[in-house]
Amino acid sequence: MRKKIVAGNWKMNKTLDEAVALVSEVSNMIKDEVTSDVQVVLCTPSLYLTTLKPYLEGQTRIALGAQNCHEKASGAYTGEISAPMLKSIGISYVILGHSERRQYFGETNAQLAEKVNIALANGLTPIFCCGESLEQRQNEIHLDFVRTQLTEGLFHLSPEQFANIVIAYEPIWAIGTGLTATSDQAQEMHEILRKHIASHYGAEVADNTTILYGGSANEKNAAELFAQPDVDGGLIGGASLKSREFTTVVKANK
Ligand SMILES: O=C[C@H](O)COP(=O)(O)O
Repeated sequence: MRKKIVAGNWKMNKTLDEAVALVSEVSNMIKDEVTSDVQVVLCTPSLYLTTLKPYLEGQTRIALGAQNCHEKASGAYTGEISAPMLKSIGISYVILGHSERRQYFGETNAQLAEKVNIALANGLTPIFCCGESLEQRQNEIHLDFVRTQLTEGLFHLSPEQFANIVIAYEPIWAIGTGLTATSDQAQEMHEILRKHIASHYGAEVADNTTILYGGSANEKNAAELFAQPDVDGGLIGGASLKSREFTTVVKANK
């Protein structure tokens, strides 16, 4: 049985006081209201991870994650954060290949393959993002484009390594735009990705791979998206910045 996950990607938002308040509120709400075995991951700005950790003490359902890491273990890379650093502060997840990183920081599939390697070598679970632009969808090349992102970013891994990967499908045209993929569009792509994984790793690995949907998912549409057979949860941006809305999204992943 694959894991159900709802991850919040806070992106570059919140001051420290706001971050502490949000984590505390989410932690209390999840403790009181969530009975299912859904795994919650809060990908806050890396700067706050160490401070936030004690606020989740004893909270088994919520893990902390980073939003990126560098592909090298250490060295002269001013401003960067490495996988060993994240490991050293007890972080379990890292988002890799978010479309904003690909777009604004020029991250390539080859570079992401290296980031995936170093994340896994340090015991981090990568949340590997993929997704097409509106133009690619309109030109009907979106299926091939997203399949290639997986092939080039992940398919060098052994089946044992791949078992530690979480995929997040995020159509770029749906991110922060209020334009959500319909549940049918999400299901179509998730099913295609699962088949693509099966073609390389076999049906058992594919069946056990958690595939999240991201892109304007919120308290109104989450239940329908998560009800799709190949949608195992969400990577939530804007709606993860408000405790009540985020908890409602988490509760929708039954
Ligand atoms: O990582 C999260 C996604 O980019 C989705 O962001 P959004 O929910 O604000 O559209």
